[in-house]
Amino acid sequence: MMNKEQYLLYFIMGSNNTDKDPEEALREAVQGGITCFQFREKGEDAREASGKKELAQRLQVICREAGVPFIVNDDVDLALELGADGIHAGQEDTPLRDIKKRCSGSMTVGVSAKTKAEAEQAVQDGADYLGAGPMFATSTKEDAEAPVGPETVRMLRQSGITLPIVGIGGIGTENAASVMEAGADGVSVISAISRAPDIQQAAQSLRNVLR
Ligand SMILES: Nc1nc(C(F)(F)F)ncc1COP(=O)(O)OP(=O)(O)O
Ligand SMILES: [Mg+2]
Repeated sequence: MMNKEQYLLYFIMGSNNTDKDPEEALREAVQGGITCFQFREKGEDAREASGKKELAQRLQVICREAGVPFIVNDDVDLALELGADGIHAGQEDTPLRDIKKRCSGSMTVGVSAKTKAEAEQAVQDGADYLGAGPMFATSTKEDAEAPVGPETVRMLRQSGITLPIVGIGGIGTENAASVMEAGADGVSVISAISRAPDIQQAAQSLRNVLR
């Protein structure tokens, strides 16, 4: 199970989010101080089946060596097969109740939630953290909805949600602090790190604005 501090800089990446070798990109992000990693292999040119599993295994080793939690997006079967530290499910993915039936109590389960109703349902179903977004405009998630802004994090906190919340969507060094000030425990980032010329520096710069 994760502690709140581990949500601080929650890096998400798949092979199509970087022009680098994904293992090298993750090593550099770990060096730069990410505190959690989500393997999100989907969309254009995403690897599938054995290619996806083999890449996941190699990235999981990097996380394990660094003591960084390894979370799998969407794919419950893969998360269970790998013995991942957690799984993340959106509102359109496998319902949390079904995931919880298959996962051991030690597995962290995160849910995307941007309304009070979605958040309260997730809490009721036993979610360990919430991903709220998109905070800002994002070009990474092809089917992203309209940005909801950090005020959504504030609304969830004012609604009495005490679960760890990470903001996601279009976050970089220029707007990460606004997400934290709204009451998030961390920020989730893809391209601000994965597409940076110097990935380690990008992760470090984000850590510096988050402290
Ligand atoms: N993958 C995510 N990770 C987070 C986390 F909190 F972990 F940062 N929050 C939200 C999402 C978005 O999840 P979802 O709505 O299912 O879309 P997709 O599967 O395309 O990512
Ligand atoms: Mg999903």
